[in-house]
Amino acid sequence: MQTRLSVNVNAVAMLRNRRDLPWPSVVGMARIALEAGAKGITVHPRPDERHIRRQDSRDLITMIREEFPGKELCLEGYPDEVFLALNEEIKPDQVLFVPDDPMQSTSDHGWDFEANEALLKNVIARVKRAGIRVSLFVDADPAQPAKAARVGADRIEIYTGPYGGCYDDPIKEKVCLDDVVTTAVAAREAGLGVNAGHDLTPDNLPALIERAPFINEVSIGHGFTADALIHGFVGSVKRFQAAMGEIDE
Ligand SMILES: CC(=O)[C@@H](O)[C@H](O)COP(=O)(O)O
Ligand SMILES: NCC(=O)COP(=O)(O)O
Repeated sequence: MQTRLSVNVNAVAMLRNRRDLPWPSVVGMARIALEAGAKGITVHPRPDERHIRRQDSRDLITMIREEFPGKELCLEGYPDEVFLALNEEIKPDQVLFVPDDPMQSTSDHGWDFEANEALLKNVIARVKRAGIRVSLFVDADPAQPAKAARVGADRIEIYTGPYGGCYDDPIKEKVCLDDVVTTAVAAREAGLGVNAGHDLTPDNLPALIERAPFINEVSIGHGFTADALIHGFVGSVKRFQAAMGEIDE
């Protein structure tokens, strides 16, 4: 099975929002990534719309449904009423529920399942009624996937921030990678699909995919955008695909 690359375009929206102008175009850059071979687009419409706006999500689903059948849109967010209603309106292929506080600068931890069991069961059942696949953001800890399965998730997304943060310390990096891999194995054993994301790069992806080739999807934004400033969006799709061992079509 080939791990699918979903390009996160939050940073494109952040750049656009510096001006009251429509460029760089979120839909336009997403189209370039999909034409280059990415299998999906991920966006995180945060409550303050500091990068992706809810309207971007609507424009993206229209473009993907019209131009790229079989490719996917993933919406990420905390399951408040506004986010749940947006999901029911546009029906993305996948939703990733994250436990983020609105004031948080980025996603930096997975769910506390004990504290949020009732909430998660309720919101997962709700978006599944709209036909959306549900993934839950979890810490790299092999105890977490079974808890995600119990509340009804289809997949987990392993928070790989600590692994990405060890880029300059090979010993810590190996420990963090072990945590991600054992969590991925536990998810597979629990019957869940496995995604991974946060601070993945062309340097740290090969070791991850080599040890967990059954990962369904990686979503990559910050590292992708940094790479694309040098290599361009098309070039970076190819570079990330190569890092995952994907043969160019
Ligand atoms: C869920 C996750 O891991 C994220 O990386 C998130 O999409 C990043 O959000 P920001 O782009 O707002 O930092
Ligand atoms: N789900 C993780 C994601 O979409 C991208 O995270 P990052 O590469 O911007 O850290």
